[in-house]
Amino acid sequence: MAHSGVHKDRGELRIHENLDELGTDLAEYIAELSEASVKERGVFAIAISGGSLIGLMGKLCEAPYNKTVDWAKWYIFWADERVVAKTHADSNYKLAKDGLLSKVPVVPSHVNSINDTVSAEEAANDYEFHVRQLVKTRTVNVSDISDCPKFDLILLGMGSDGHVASLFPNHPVLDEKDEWVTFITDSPKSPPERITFTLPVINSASNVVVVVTGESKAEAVHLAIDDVGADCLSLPARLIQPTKGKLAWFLDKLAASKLDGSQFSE
Ligand SMILES: O=C(O)[C@H](O)[C@@H](O)[C@H](O)[C@H](O)COP(=O)(O)O
Repeated sequence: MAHSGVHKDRGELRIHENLDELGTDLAEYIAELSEASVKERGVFAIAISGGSLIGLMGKLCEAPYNKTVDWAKWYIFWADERVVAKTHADSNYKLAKDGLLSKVPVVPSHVNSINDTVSAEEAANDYEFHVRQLVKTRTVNVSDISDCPKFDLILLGMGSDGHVASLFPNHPVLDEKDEWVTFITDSPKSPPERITFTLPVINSASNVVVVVTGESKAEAVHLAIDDVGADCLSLPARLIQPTKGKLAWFLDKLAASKLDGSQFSE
């Protein structure tokens, strides 16, 4: 790893020389969390997003992880999903299925995708209801300080505008406090209709990992992590602040190129 350290209040920073190195470290990190969670709770409840993240998780499908990870114990969720048919090129489910889930022995009934036959609003309500059922049975753990689900791991990407999941800058859903899953119909990134976990759910997770690569995101990484004053406090990525869980940033050198190195220790 090119550089790794702990930022004074923005979690762990893992900065990689290139995408290959990042992919190796990410696969190892996820495999370790899976093992710890299966040991402690018997299951691993993981939520993923769309975008380049899925490709960067690719090494999980290769040796040794394809054989060493306890795939049968994985319960897979989406931190956000585009409201399109599961067969559509824009579907985050399809992206994950083609790039990851079809290559490892996950249990099909543990793959918790959205209802793609209803409106965005109904899909969000259905998904929240579904997550609630799984919290009842503790397949998904529950937070000790609120009634929120406590996912073992939530994996996020970040856009160059600082959005995470489908939580976009200045959007009213950033203020959502009651719902676990909500919907938008005006996403600035296509397609417009999406469902998304809300901030209280993301911030209740045991582990949140944000994976960001490329120079076009360097400014947003700087605003999401460094002390840059009040202006950026409402940047969605900056609002990722797990209450009791652990936050880790997986960056490549280009995405990390505008970070103020003085604010974290090796
Ligand atoms: O459905 C989506 O659009 C995603 O979940 C979204 O939050 C994504 O993770 C970021 O936009 C980063 O995407 P890239 O890594 O492809 O830039």
